[in-house]
Amino acid sequence: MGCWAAEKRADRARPIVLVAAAALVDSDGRVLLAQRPEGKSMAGLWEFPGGKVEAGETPEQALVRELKEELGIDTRSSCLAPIAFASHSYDDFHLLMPLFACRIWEGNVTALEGQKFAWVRPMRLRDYDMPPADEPLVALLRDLL
Ligand SMILES: Nc1nc2c([nH]c(=O)n2[C@H]2C[C@H](O)[C@@H](COP(=O)(O)OP(=O)(O)OP(=O)(O)O)O2)c(=O)[nH]1
Repeated sequence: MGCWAAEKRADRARPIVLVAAAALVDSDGRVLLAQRPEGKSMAGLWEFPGGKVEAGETPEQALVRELKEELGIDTRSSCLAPIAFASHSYDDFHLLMPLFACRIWEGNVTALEGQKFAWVRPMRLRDYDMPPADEPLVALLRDLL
């Protein structure tokens, strides 16, 4: 659907949900994707680690917290470089998702919430089914990373 036609669907009021997400990049230039577990919305799709920004948090603080909770790694706001964002209307909310590149962290990536992980070369991101909001980010990452 073209952008003009999509406008008609998008003008319904929906809450904006702010989610901070990370493109963790390892020393080989691969990006971490996590598979959304059964029982969650969009189960089985591959996403960038992250989560909702809570009241009083900056997106960077939320991401530092989420990366610790989900992956068991430590990083810092100053190690998060904003590179892109997604702005996408789902049926019941509008997702606004800044995406930060992160190349420096401490600790080993661990599936603390039972997720599956994949380290993916930017050129291969298309091989993974991702949430619709993420699709425009995939093309950007191939150029940016
Ligand atoms: N972390 C992350 N979330 C994403 C991506 N793409 C995308 O549409 N989302 C959506 C899925 C969720 O609706 C929301 C993230 O919320 P969350 O991680 O804090 O909570 P959740 O998985 O429990 O989501 P939900 O069940 O409440 O929908 O953003 C992505 O690449 N990374």
